[in-house]
Amino acid sequence: MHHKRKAIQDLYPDELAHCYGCGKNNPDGHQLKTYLMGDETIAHFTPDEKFTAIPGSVYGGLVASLLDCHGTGSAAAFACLAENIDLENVAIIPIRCVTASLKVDFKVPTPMGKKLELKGKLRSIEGRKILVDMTLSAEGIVCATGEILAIKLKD
Ligand SMILES: CCCCCCCCCCCCCC(=O)SCCNC(=O)CCNC(=O)[C@H](O)C(C)(C)COP(=O)(O)OP(=O)(O)OC[C@H]1O[C@@H](n2cnc3c(N)ncnc32)[C@H](O)[C@@H]1OP(=O)(O)O
Repeated sequence: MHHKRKAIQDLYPDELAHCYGCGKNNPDGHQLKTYLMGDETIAHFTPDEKFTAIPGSVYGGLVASLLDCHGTGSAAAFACLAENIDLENVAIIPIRCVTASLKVDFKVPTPMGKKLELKGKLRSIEGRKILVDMTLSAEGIVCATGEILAIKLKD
């Protein structure tokens, strides 16, 4: 499976790995892990009951949070791909992206306790602006779609 390779977030430098959504150095956070697979990205997360909206479904803030972190991770990965940076051969990812804008469309309630799958596809890179389209699905049903504008940081 894809877990042989490193997650994008595990390539963030230690001092930038405290993000509540995806930092490997935040023991209380979600520690979301995004993997580059060919020309798309993938991540998984199984929410537990504390993230309930109405019983049986996941609250929208968590959905947005997962899309946010999958989006920035995906943007960094796609930017590396575009610059021919081989992520298999770096210890630290050389490109950092932050969210400027995030749009979430909630299509159907996200079921509680199921393994959620996030996917990302690059729409465009224009200078420092990276647009990524995402889906969040449960058991093959798209529960939410997301669109992120991530900005590549200058050093
Ligand atoms: C947090 C820092 C650590 C970094 C760690 C990395 C790894 C961490 C991983 C954790 C991941 C967690 C991730 C998180 O959650 S990060 C937390 C959430 N995000 C933030 O807090 C970011 C706050 N915002 C900023 O810092 C600045 O506004 C940024 C850096 C985003 C841009 O300010 P900057 O001065 O650099 O650039 P610019 O203003 O010239 O804009 C550039 C271009 O973008 C266009 N534009 C901008 N905004 C919008 C908008 N809303 N809609 C449409 N377009 C927009 C703008 O028109 C321009 O286009 P153009 O005129 O060139 O065509």
